[in-house]
Order: sequence, then C-alpha cells, then structure tokens
Amino acid sequence: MLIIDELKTSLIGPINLVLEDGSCTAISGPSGAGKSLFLRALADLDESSGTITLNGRDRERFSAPDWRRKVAYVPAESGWWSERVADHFQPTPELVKQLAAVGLEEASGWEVSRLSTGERQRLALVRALQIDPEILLLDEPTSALDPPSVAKVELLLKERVAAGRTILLVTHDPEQSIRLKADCVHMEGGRLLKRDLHEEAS
Ligand SMILES: Nc1ncnc2c1ncn2[C@@H]1O[C@H](COP(=O)(O)OP(=O)(O)OP(=O)(O)O)[C@@H](O)[C@H]1O
Repeated sequence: MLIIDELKTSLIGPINLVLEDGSCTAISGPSGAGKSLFLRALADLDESSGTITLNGRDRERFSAPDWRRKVAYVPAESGWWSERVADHFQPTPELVKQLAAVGLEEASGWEVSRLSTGERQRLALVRALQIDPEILLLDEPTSALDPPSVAKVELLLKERVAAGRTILLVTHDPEQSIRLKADCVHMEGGRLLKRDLHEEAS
C-alpha cells in the first residue's frame, strides 16, 4: 500500500492519496493541472516534501534507484539511449510474451529510429513491466494508440492489477477509467479531488 501524506512541490499540492495493493487509480484533469508533476514527484524525479510510505516504510529509507524500481514512472514521451530496441530490454523468457501482448513480437530486432509514436509508447510500457514495480505510474499510456492496441494495453494493465500490483495512470478518457474499473481522482490547480464517474453517470 502506498500512502501519500501532504505531498508538495513548489508547483503542486498538498496532495493526500492512498493506493491499495491491487488497485487502479485514474487521474483526469485539464492540461497544466499538474498531473505529470504529481507522478514525477511520486517517483522521486522532482524534489518534494511530505511523507510517502510504501508498505509501511518511509520513502526516505529507500535509496533513490531502489525507490524508482518500486515506484516506476513511464512518461508520456519515453527516452531511448541506444540505437537498437533490444538494448533497452532484459532478454528474459517473459520478454517475447510481453512484446506479443502489445502486438510487437518482432520489435526486438528493430532500430529505435524506425519506431512510431505508438510503438514507442507500448515498448516503454514493456520496459517498465520488466522492472515489475509495485506501483506503476503511467502518464497517458494509450494516448498515441489505435483502439485494438488500446485494448491490448488495457488487458495487460487489468492482468497486473488482478495479480495484486498497483497502477496510477493519467487519462483523459473517462471510458478508459470505467473499462479499467479505476478509482477516479481529478486534478486541478495542483490539487486532487475525488471523482465518482459512476455517480456522475447516474
Ligand atoms: N520546471 C517548471 N517550472 C515552472 N513551471 C513548470 C515546470 N514544469 C512544469 N511547469 C508547469 O506546471 C504546470 C503543470 O505541468 P504538468 O506537466 O504537470 O501538467 P499536466 O497536468 O500533466 O498537463 P498535460 O495534460 O498537458 O500533460 C504547467 O502549467 C507547466 O507549465
């Protein structure tokens, strides 16, 4: 369980939120609301104050690399540091299955320069899944994808949640939140508000 207590940076907060094991939480909100900054602060990529505990252990007690393996952030635009796609992955037995799950079974033989935006987005997700973080922070993970690819990614996310892992994602699509059975929060002006899509629909 991740407990976020009075998280603040110079631009957002204070933010309080609890993420239960095996839960999916969707953040919506207008452009500039601070959604990406919130995920970055959680992953300890930007300086922040407040208390964050993972399974009862304070973030201060983890080294930064260890924390980022447990609370992994996938930005909307991923970074690539080598020419070959394969160089970005651990050659594990699961890799072939994971690539196939996002429709990219051939991609490990490709050059990064040929990747489309949607291919980059799906491969960045597989990269994060290889780390197997306890909390996966996804910034608009399907924004560049066509509906069949969205369905593949959502299936992966649902399987992950069913296996007890935790997902916090930014999405502008209320239908996606419903499909993922996500708890919904809304961000505005750097603050989080609870949102009940099911109540709004009734
Ligand atoms: N280093 C910075 N210095 C000053 N302002 C910043 C900095 N980084 C981000 N901001 C501003 O903070 C606000 C929140 O940015 P953020 O990227 O979190 O928005 P967002 O909610 O993710 O928006 P979008 O949906 O467009 O991606 C924006 O107005 C942005 O311009």
